Amino acid sequence: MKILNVDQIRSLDQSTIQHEPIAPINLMERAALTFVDWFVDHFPSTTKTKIFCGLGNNGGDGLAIARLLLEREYPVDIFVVRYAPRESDDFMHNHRRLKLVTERVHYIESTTDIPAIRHHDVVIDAILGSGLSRPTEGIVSDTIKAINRAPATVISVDIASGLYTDQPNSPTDVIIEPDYTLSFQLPKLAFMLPKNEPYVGDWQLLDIRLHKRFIDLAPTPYYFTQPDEARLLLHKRKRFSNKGTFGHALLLVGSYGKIGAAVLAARACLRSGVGLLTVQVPQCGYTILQTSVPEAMCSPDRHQNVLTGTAPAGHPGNESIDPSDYSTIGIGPGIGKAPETLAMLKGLLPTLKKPIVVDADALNLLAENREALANLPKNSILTPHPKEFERLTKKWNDDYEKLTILRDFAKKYQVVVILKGAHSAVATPGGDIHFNSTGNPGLSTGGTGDVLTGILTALLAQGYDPVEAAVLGVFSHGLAGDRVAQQRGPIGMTASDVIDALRWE
Ligand SMILES: NC(=O)C1=CN([C@@H]2O[C@H](COP(=O)(O)OP(=O)(O)OC[C@H]3O[C@@H](n4cnc5c(N)ncnc54)[C@H](OP(=O)(O)O)[C@@H]3O)[C@@H](O)[C@H]2O)[C@@H](O)CC1
Ligand SMILES: Nc1ncnc2c1ncn2[C@@H]1O[C@H](COP(=O)(O)OP(=O)(O)O)[C@@H](O)[C@H]1O
Ligand SMILES: [K+]
Repeated sequence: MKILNVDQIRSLDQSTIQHEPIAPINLMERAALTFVDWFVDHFPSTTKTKIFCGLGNNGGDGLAIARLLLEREYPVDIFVVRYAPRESDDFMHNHRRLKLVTERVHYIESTTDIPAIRHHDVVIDAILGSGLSRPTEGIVSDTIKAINRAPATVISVDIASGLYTDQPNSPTDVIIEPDYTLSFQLPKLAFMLPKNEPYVGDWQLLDIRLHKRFIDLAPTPYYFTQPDEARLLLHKRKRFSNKGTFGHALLLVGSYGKIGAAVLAARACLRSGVGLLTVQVPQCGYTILQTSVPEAMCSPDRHQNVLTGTAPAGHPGNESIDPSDYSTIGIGPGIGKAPETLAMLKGLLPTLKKPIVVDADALNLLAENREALANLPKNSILTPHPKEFERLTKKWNDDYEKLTILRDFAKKYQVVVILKGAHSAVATPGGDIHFNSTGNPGLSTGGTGDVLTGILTALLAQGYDPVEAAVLGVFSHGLAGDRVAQQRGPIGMTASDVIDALRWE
């Protein structure tokens, strides 16, 4: 699913009006009806509802919603925030219609007009929508502050009043803090960004049948992965396949005290369909790995406690890793930052001809030795969390600048970067960003990143295109986390639970 910018959203509105064709006021009515359908499903008709409307089309939506809720016998009071001398045409049309059916339209011109909002009230915020062009001030910001102070449930129409759709707000901006945002048709870029969490709440999309062809043709670097899109990426297995068909992966993982990371990555790799798996761990991890992941071959490192990429003397393996033996390599979970490990990483990268997966301390080593970044095989997948990404690049002032840094980095090094977190962002070498739609805060626990590395390594080994592997991998990882949360709640989820919940269908 595409994420469009505010100008494109405006043009999409116009394109729908022109091509469907549909009168603007009827499109507003459709949007309001869709909102009301959701509202009726979630709140009983006894709900005391206060609708705050601005003077643009977001306010027009609010007025239409008010009329439709009154028809359904909800006790509704309407408050129009009169901050400007001019209203939009569709606002005026809906204002006239509403005045025909109720006396309960109030006007807020000064703070004394702002009503008391009580605990059991539900507030619908239709003050400002995607037409926001400057920070809120005066009576608009006073009303927003009063709503935010109130103990009521708050639902924003389309987007919280005061929140920009696709540009940074300043920390001093006054913005509605809703419990829910019900947004029309497509997600807004603002919803994907961590700093905006208080201004988005639980967000959902309302399908108001905007012009599909316009959306299909609209250029954008931003996408939001839908379940059907992820499912299409899955490779089907042929009846006459064998384990050689699904690749041989090598994981370079673990160090003394962190063999658990190796075990998690290995188990996730096997649960994600790899044909054969070899795991190289320091000797201290050999018995642990062979016992807990018997399906994997284990190649002990020459070193007792840290990875050096060489086998012990007399061991029937190679003296050092031969990348051509493997379909891909996953490196990083639990490896630490010993000088011997850095030497291995620096020596290994220039010998690689195929994309690999790079995570955790392998990323931290690269951050401390940035000249080595140039040796990453093209289309490799890097999986930093925000702190690791900051070490690799630089500090950002806001989430939008972070997206720019992310896209520039992926393009410069021609790699796929998964910036992990809620709505993990997959940046492609071409400069696009795919935001993930699955996952929950239960995943914020040690080891879930190691699981992701195992998944991605398995997908690359099976021949998935790296961008597709990244998009599908983060989607399936998050979905597994959602399954666990559904079964036993998000608190206390473990990385092992996530592995057990992985499904590839
Ligand atoms: N997209 C779609 O397909 C559909 C969209 N629909 C709905 O339309 C909404 C967008 O409507 P909209 O363009 O009228 O914008 P909205 O925010 O209501 O008001 C803009 C007005 O406010 C003013 N203004 C701006 N900032 C301000 C501030 N800080 N403080 C005070 N005033 C401020 C601004 O002034 P200006 O910038 O022109 O000076 C302008 O006059 C959208 O969110 C959705 O709800 C649905 O009905 C149907 C399908
Ligand atoms: N709040 C959240 N919502 C969705 N996914 C999350 C959230 N917090 C963490 N995750 C996911 O969990 C994983 C954590 O990875 P990471 O930080 O590397 O953990 P570790 O290093 O302990 O394995 C990432 O895939 C991330 O996207
Ligand atoms: K709003």
